[in-house]
Parts: sequence; C-alpha cells; structure tokens
Amino acid sequence: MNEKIEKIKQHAQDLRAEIELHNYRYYSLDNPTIADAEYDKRLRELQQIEQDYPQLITADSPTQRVGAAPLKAFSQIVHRIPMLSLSNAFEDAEVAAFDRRVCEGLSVDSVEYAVEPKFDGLAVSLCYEDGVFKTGATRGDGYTGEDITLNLRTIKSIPLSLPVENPPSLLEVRGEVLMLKADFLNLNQRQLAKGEKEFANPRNAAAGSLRQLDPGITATRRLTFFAYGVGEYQDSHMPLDKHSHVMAYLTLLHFPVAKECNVVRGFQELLAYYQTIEMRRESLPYDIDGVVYKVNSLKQQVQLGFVSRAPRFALAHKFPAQEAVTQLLGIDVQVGRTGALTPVARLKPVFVGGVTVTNATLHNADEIKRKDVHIGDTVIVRRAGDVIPEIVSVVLEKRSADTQIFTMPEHCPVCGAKAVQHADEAVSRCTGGLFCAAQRKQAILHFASRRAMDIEGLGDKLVEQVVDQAIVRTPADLYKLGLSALANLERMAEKSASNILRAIEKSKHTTLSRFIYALGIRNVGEATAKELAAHLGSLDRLIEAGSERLQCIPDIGPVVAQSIADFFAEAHNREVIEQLRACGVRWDEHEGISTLVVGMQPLHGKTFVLTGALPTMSREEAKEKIEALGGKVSNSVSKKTDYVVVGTDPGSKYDKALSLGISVLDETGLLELLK
Ligand SMILES: NC(=O)c1ccc[n+]([C@@H]2O[C@H](COP(=O)([O-])OP(=O)(O)OC[C@H]3O[C@@H](n4cnc5c(N)ncnc54)[C@H](O)[C@@H]3O)[C@@H](O)[C@H]2O)c1
Ligand SMILES: [Zn+2]
Repeated sequence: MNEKIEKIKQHAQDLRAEIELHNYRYYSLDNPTIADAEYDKRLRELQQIEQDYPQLITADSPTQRVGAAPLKAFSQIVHRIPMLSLSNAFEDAEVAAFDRRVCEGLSVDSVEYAVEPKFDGLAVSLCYEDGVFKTGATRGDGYTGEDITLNLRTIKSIPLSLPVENPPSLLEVRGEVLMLKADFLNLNQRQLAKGEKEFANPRNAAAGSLRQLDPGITATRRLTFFAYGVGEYQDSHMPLDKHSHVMAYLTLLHFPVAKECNVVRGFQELLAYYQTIEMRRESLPYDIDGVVYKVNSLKQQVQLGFVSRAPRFALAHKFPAQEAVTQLLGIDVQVGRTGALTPVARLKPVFVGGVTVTNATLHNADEIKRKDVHIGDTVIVRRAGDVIPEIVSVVLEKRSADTQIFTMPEHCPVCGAKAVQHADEAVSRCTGGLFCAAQRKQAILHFASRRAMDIEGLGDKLVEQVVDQAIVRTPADLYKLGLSALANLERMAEKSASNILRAIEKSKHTTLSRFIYALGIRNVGEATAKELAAHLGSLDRLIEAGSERLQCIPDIGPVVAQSIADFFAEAHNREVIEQLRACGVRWDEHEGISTLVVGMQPLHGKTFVLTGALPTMSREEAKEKIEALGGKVSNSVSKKTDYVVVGTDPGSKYDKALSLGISVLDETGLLELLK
C-alpha cells in the first residue's frame, strides 16, 4: 500500500474514533458536545472515504450501523426487525439523484411517495400483544434497544390498549417520542426555578426524560408520541399495499400521526412539499429537522431493500443546519434606542441556517457569565428561522489558555455617559438620555409626545428625517428649527412646516411636571413626574435633590431615585436642559410642598369632581392645580366626594352632587380654595 492510502486509512480511523465518542455522548448520555452539523460533516467525510476506497471499510465502522449500544443500566430488548437510520440529503440535486435511483431500481418512470415531517426526537418501538401494550424500547444500536416500557406507559398519547374489537395478535408500532416546544419552555422554567440544569433543546429534554431509570421522573415531564411506521406484525386487518394506508390504520387505532403527512408523485412534488413544510416549521408545535420521503408502495419498498444502515426506499431531506461551531473573535457593545447596552458576539464567519453569520447576540452580562463565554472561545452558534443568531454554548474542551474574560464597559460606547445597571434589571443602560446619539430618535419622540411637550405633528417619520440629516441632535435643537430647513424635507409642504413651527412655539409654555416627564428619565412616568413637580416645585431643586432627598417623597423608591440622580449627574443632560431654558421653554415654579408636612397639604385627602367648562381654566389645568396641593380629582360623584366644581353646561354630576348634599364650587370658589 502506498503512503497516500496509509494516510487516508489513518484519517478514517481517527474519524471513526471521534464519531464513536460523539455517538456515545449523544445517544447514551444525551449530552452531545458538538453541533449536529459538525457531526454530520465528519460522518459524511468518512462515508466519502469509504465510498472512494471500499477496501478501507471496517465492519465496526459507524457508517455500518446506527446509534450506540444500549446502556447496561436498562434491561435490553432485541428488535426482531432492525430499527435502521435514514439516508440523508441536504441539496436538491441529492434528492433528484435519490428519485432517479428509485425509478431505475423499479424500472418505472415515476414513483408515488408518502411524505412526512422528520421529527427531531428519539425513535421508539412499541409492542402490542392482543391489543395490549406489552413492551417498549429505544432504538439503541438498531438491533438491541433499552427496555423503557414503564417510562413509555407514562406518556398519555400512547394507547395502553387498542380500541378495536378484534385487535391484532401482534403489532409493533414505531415512532418518535418528543417534547412539544411549549412543554420544553415550561420544563426549562421549572428547572431554572429549582436551580437545576436547563436542557439545550427539546430533543435532549425528551431523551433525558425518557431514558430515566426512575419512571416517576418521566411521569413529571410532558412527552408526546407520533407514529411513523410498523415493524413486526401478525394482523389480518393490516393494509398491505401502501405506507399511507398503514398510517391511516394506525390513526384508527388511536395512534397520533402528524397532520402534515401527505402523498405526492415525482421529484418536483417532493421539493414542493419540502418548501411548504420548511415555511411552516416555526409554527409547528414540535421541532423537526427536515422531511422524510418514503416510496409509498410496500411491494416496491421490498423490491428496493436496504443498504448497510438505511432503507433504499426512504430519504431524509434535511433543513440546513441551525447550529454550527465557530470562534468568538470579540464582543462589541451596542446601544439600543432606549439606551440598553447589549453585548454582541463578533464571530469568525460561519454558514448556518442557510446564511453566513458574523454576529450573535449575547443579551447581557449575566448571560455571558451564565454561559461562561470568554473572548477567543470556540462556541456553538444557533440560528433558527428569522431569529437573531445566538450563542448556545462554549466548547470548553477547545478553550485555550489565552482567552479573555469580558467585562461590561462602565461608559456608553456611543456617547461616553456613565452606564449603570439597576437592581431591577439585567441590562446596563446609558444615562445620557438627552444627547446620546443612539437614543436620539426615541428621546425626541418622547419629548414631543402628547403627554410630554405635546408638539402636534412631530411624529415618527419627521423625527426620523431630522435626526438622520443631523438637523436635530437634542430636544433643544427643535426650538432652533427654521422654516426653510423643515420645508426642504421630504413630503413636507410649506404649510405643514409652519404648522409644526407653530406647535413647537406653543409647546414652550408648559408645566413643570410635563417638562420633567418629557426628559425621558428612566422609571419616571407621568405620575412620578407630577409627584416630583408637586413636592419640589422647581427644576433646580429636582436637579440638586440627590437620591436620598428624593426618597423622602411618597412613592419614590430607591430605584427611581437612583435613575433620577444618575440622569442629572450627567453634565451633558444638564447642558441640554440649559439650552432648552435659553430657547424660552418655561413653566410656573412654586415653593413646592415640604415632604415633611405632606399630611398638612391644604387639599390633602380631599376629592374633587369637575363638570362643565370653566371660564378661564382648562380642565387639565384645574386638575394640575388641585393635585399640586395634595387633592385628588375623580371622575364620578359619590358620598366620598368633597367638592364638585361646576362650569357652564354641567352634566348629571351636578344633579348628583345636589342630591347627595356635596359642596358645589364655581371657578372663583375653586381659586379661592387654591390660594
Ligand atoms: N451532535 C452529536 O454529537 C451527534 C452524535 C450523533 C448523532 N447526532 C445527530 O443525530 C442524527 C443522526 O441520527 P440517526 O442516525 O438517528 O439519523 P436521523 O435522525 O438523521 O434519521 C433516522 C431517524 O429519524 C427519525 N424519524 C423522524 N421522523 C421520521 C419519520 N417520519 N419516518 C421515519 N423516521 C423518522 C427516526 O427516529 C429515525 O431513527 C443527526 O442529526 C446527527 O447530527 C449528533
Ligand atoms: Zn449613550
């Protein structure tokens, strides 16, 4: 043998050893350490070598058998008809070649196929004797499986007896045990709550739950079964012509069969089925990793027979791999519209799920810690459907000594403001809300919104344009806008531009609480802004207050107090506020209410109802004034109402007030009370 063959032989041996190790981890331990696609690549490489050099095939090669030997801990069950694997294809051309081989093998022009989803669970065999479920087993190495009868009995969708009068004397049903996506999410939530290990995917969860020595544990996990074929049988009712008829018969016996099963003819229809299922993949309640094509005629199946580890009459057409292994080159930090800092993995480009992936989300610092991700690590990347790719796990065995631990930056990478992580969330946030470029659009939209500065006409599209063209960088720039700059924008006529300028001008006169709310401080909503305005009375007192003083105000807890303090600690935020004041934004300030005398607020505990139009004040203004002094404004009159304020054209509330004998005020009376 020449040197080259020697080398190839050695390589094949190495591949075999590696594949066997992964088989053991995957099938016996339910704990794979490489992505399926990586595994498939190695197996295919070995198959290619053995095809090119048949003299190198060994009897014990993983290409010659399926799965892994059953675990000794279980009793064993011998499959009288072996449970084989399926040949697989990824490319359309491979499917065409399969169809061609089948037609040639049968000497026909076209073939009818039964087509089915390929469940991503684990294969089991269920034996019924005289209609009663007797034994159930895993596939094992295809010849001998593990006896998991008691575990299978806990699965509700597996009939324990067959619902027919003359049950077959022997029937071996084959199918897949899996965990529905929803049940998988539930299980992982429970595992997390108990502080136990989460499962990587529904397949691992199903395998780990089913192959338990204690069936009591299996019973607590929700598993589901789908039938896809029959092994041994002695049964006069069994249809003997087509696979699709066998499936219909199994449905009659109350075995779950996938609704997506169908019958098609020829190569083109196989591809069409593949595409339909691929499109519906995300919305199916269970995970699948492809579709299976089976020659429908049972007679033709027998004619075609088997190769070493798979039938010639069937093919698994797999979806592009959703997981791949690559290297984590670095971690960048991106800032979202709301200031959230998100670590993003920069990856060595890798082909996964049908596209080349170069980035994956890492969510937040806790997640990085939990997954123990270091920069430089070899990682498994997953991309399912249209979801953002994510890092599933680290291949720890491949970690080299020079990997680096990542730490979240203390400053926003976009604007340099301090980044803080509050106790109530996992993410860090930039505190430069008013000037951070990443948050500009969001900040300006919020500033202009109805309950904030109420600038009519300044919507999404417009903000998008003025920010993208750098006409507006901070809310203060809104007040510097000129007619020509606005009128030059897309879809903007001179008339609407001047309307907007008028709305901007009008917004200058506002209230303190609206202005505080408009700043977009994290955790400061409308109610909190009112509270702050009422108690502090001036913006400068708010800026200087500090976290401790703020916490003396009712309803202001440590988290809110801290985000307010963080916001004003940022000099750039204060600068923008100064510019706003310089542009003429103003409000009435007052002495505020000393928090120590809250109980002595003049209107504390008093409830008001407003009805009819007041001569000089809007209802909103009246409400703000009453609330500023500790009063409450309610919508309906009851015995608990203290005052009903009546304007012109009052409604039924006025009558009700009279009938309940509640004090009635007009605007002058109210102003008197507010003095
Ligand atoms: N990551 C790892 O370390 C590792 C190790 C071993 C195997 N694997 C993965 O396991 C798979 C290979 O396993 P395999 O040999 O069981 O082949 P397979 O899963 O590709 O195909 C055969 C199996 O398909 C299942 N199946 C689902 N729907 C079916 C249907 N409608 N009709 C018939 N069968 C259906 C059956 O359980 C059957 O045993 C590959 O995806 C491989 O990547 C991964
Ligand atoms: Zn920032």
